[in-house]
Amino acid sequence: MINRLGGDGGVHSAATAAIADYSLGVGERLASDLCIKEMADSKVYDVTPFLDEHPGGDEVLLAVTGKDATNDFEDIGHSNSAKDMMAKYYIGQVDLSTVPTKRPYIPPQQASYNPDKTSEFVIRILQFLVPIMILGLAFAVRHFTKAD
Ligand code: HEM
Repeated sequence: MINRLGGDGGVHSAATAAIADYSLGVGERLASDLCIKEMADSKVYDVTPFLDEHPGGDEVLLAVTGKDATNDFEDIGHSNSAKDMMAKYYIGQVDLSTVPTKRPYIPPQQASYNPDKTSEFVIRILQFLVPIMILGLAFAVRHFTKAD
């Protein structure tokens, strides 16, 4: 049965609810109601009855449940007969208004560059001086505690 958004009937509204859920990225919780959506043309396919028959196995289909599988499908180079078969599992379209828009890329915050090298210089001096001071202290202790 084909259910399109804007159609009528109870089945339509049930399918629409499921589609809306998938588009919000919570498809995983509806494991028994598998759908593949193609964002390019916003089509949703319920491949539940096709899982056992799929020549590529059920795992690949399960891996893209509730996600945009357009690229995965195209990457395989499915034959025209495979593309014709899809019509059998077409159940509707994605309500694009429910799909979250892509978030703008915000580069990670980097520590600001500090042109003041003073603290770095002090650390280097200390790294050099502290061992010498310890050595000197050891010699001093040895010198003053030496039995005559
Ligand atoms: C309703 C959707 C789909 C239908 C009707 C379908 C149908 C088919 C058919 C008929 C084949 C046999 C080869 C051919 O004729 O091209 C096939 C193979 C395959 N399909 Fe799908 N497929 C669907 C979705 C997907 C998706 C979404 C993926 C990946 C995530 C996928 C991955 C594969 C793989 C890996 C093979 C095996 C290719 C090989 O062994 O060369 N299929 N599919």
